Amino acid sequence: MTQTNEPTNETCAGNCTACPSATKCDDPRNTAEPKGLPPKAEISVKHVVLVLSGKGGVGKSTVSANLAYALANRGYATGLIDLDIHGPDIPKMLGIEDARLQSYDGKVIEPVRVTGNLAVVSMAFLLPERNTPVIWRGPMKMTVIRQFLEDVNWGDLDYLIVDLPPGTGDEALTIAQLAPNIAGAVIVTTPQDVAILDSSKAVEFVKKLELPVLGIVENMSGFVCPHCKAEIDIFGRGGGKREAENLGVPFLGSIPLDLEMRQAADEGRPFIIRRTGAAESPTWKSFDAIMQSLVDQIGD
Ligand SMILES: Nc1ncnc2c1ncn2[C@@H]1O[C@H](COP(=O)(O)OP(=O)(O)OP(=O)(O)O)[C@@H](O)[C@H]1O
Repeated sequence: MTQTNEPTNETCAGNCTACPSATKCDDPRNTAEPKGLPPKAEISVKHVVLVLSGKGGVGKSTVSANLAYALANRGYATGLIDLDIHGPDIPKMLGIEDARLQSYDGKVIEPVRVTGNLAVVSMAFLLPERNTPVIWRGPMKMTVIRQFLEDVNWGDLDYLIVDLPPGTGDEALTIAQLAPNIAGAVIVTTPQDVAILDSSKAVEFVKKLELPVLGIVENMSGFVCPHCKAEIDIFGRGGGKREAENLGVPFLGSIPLDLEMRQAADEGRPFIIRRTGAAESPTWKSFDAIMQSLVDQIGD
């Protein structure tokens, strides 16, 4: 079959620069440039950290909330965006689930302030009821993500932590396109094989977007029975570290499965808050070490 340079569509006038379909058209005469990426959002932030996972329920929101709290406690001006639009859990974990976003002039949105240094936005603050489902397609998500970045009165942030829904969908792609100064992504996994497999997809996704992988966190890694003190590897142990080595990305540390951690989240208090005896808790120590290694890696 001979290749022709004629337009493939009979109605085509051959004027590619004026044609709305030019970026999708594979007519050989098409000279239009592919559509550019959307412009970066205007927000004053030094370091954006994305927290993602391949699989649900592995502790992303727990890591995001505690990471943000720990950074704020260290004196950094910190923002936390809960981008789990369909299942926003951050407000519950931080004890601010009854808060609502406010605007005094109808343009600028005031985030919810947890401490002087920590401001939060979440889809949950916009829902009429806690159990109202959000039924949105990609473009609507893109609009709200841009608003969460640009229209919120964040001030000048040192760190912005973004808690993403599980997987590599619209939210992750959009924030990667819109957010400036992305320091990289933290991948949270649990040690069992299915979670590790999914987390390796998340690592590849981040690499494809040409963003740094700050490291893998292995959560729910081993369990110490509070009664007999025996160590039980409910979900296994060490899978996250091995995967980090295989993929050539940093391993940030492991966090045990800990009853106190689940209780803290259910009661709306960040686990990382220093409390009496906290420094003796192996879970607290591992969490604190992970936070410190991230700060060391990213810097001020
Ligand atoms: N190390 C841990 N020990 C005990 N409980 C934990 C630990 N990490 C997380 N949890 C609990 O597990 C549940 C799921 O955690 P979390 O909501 O952070 O996961 P997620 O990955 O954000 O979930 P989703 O996929 O729904 O967004 C929560 O109830 C949380 O308190």
